[in-house]
Amino acid sequence: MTDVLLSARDLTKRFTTRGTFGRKSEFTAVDGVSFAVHRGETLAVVGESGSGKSTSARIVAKLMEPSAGTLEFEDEDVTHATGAQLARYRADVQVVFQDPFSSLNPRHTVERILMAPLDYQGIAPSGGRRAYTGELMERVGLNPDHAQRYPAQFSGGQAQRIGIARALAVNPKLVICDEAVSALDVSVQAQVLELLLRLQRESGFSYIFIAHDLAVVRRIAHRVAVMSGGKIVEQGPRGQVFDDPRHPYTRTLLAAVPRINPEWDRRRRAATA
Ligand SMILES: Nc1ncnc2c1ncn2[C@@H]1O[C@H](COP(=O)(O)OP(=O)(O)OP(=O)(O)O)[C@@H](O)[C@H]1O
Repeated sequence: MTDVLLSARDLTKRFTTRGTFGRKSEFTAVDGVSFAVHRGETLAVVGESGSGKSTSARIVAKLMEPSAGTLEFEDEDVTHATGAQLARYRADVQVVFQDPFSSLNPRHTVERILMAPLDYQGIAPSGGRRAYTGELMERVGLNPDHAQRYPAQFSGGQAQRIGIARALAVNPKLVICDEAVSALDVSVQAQVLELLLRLQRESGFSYIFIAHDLAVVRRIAHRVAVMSGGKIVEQGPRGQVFDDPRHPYTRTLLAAVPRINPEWDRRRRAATA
């Protein structure tokens, strides 16, 4: 087995839109995008709004079919996976969305939300649902006594922890975080980022981390892909993209970073010294 977990080749997504007078036109949101995600690493995908980040993530999550291109997961072609292969892929690849409140069913308790991915896979946790829910809640820093509460009874940061716990419930190999910390206050954002880093250290899964905030990306990414106009214009190790950007668009993006958290920067430099 190779070190490459997921490999996307020439992914393309065209949308047909209707303009004035109902005239149809085609729009290419993702245009021949190729990237690989290695085991245990975080690939951050950055770029301006509308550059195709979320569409690429939705294709990888199999929430959307590509118009062209291929997806390989653990050396298997999963581009048009169906049946058992698709079910396995859906367990291996989980998504954490930007807005926890709209991605968690407001009428379901935390226990029901966390057990849903197992129910979908037809898996019964060996120690029972209550114990497994408690274990998941503890892993993400939530009080297991709150398992019978509803999403609205939690803060935004806590609700996002529920979203993360749900993603972990079936032991994924890849977690796609689509702007997963963007809606949170800065201090809560830092805590959730630390949680994501800890979970990866503990479990060794990979992340595709979609973000527009480069300070966040600098904290979490091993490698960075920069998107503009539906294409990846540059990709490489974090240090190279941040410290020696090759593409003019990346330089513009970096020049627009308002402020890097000095503490993160100090720790990153110390860690890589
Ligand atoms: N279902 C759709 N039908 C038509 N156009 C779409 C559809 N989904 C996305 N698009 C368009 O595709 C382009 C890429 O969108 P996408 O959401 O992937 O960008 P993004 O980089 O994730 O942006 P943001 O950071 O704002 O989420 C945008 O111009 C968007 O309007």
